[in-house]
Amino acid sequence: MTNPTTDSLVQKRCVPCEGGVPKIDRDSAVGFLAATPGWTLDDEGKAIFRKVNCGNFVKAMKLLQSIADVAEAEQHHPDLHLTGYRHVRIDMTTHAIGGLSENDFIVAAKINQLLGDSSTTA
Ligand SMILES: C[C@H](O)[C@H](O)[C@H]1CNC2=NC(N)=NC(=O)C2=N1
Repeated sequence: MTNPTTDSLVQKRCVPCEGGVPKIDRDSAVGFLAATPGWTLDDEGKAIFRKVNCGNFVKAMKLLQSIADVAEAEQHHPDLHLTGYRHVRIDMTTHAIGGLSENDFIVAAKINQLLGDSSTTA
């Protein structure tokens, strides 16, 4: 499979997932990560995450709400963590298959679009 581009991911929609979507293995995940800068593969290769220092609590809460809006629109949902009042960590995995699917990278690319270039990796 050809590696996706950021634009191709942003233009896609998540497919409803109750299982039965293809799992992305570690090697393919590395190709997908090139299209989602700022995201890191976890040690088990089953999730990707991004950390953002939002600067203050209000900005962090706004980011969480914007991410929630993207997730609801796509019906694919991240695990969201707010710690130290301004540090957001976003974890993407596809619970139905216990690993990564294209959906995770689609939502990651759309979150990157929200963040623009102004975000700071925490
Ligand atoms: C039908 C609907 O797409 C599924 O129930 C979705 C909802 N959001 C989801 N989000 C995530 N991260 N993993 C899932 O397996 C999942 N399943």
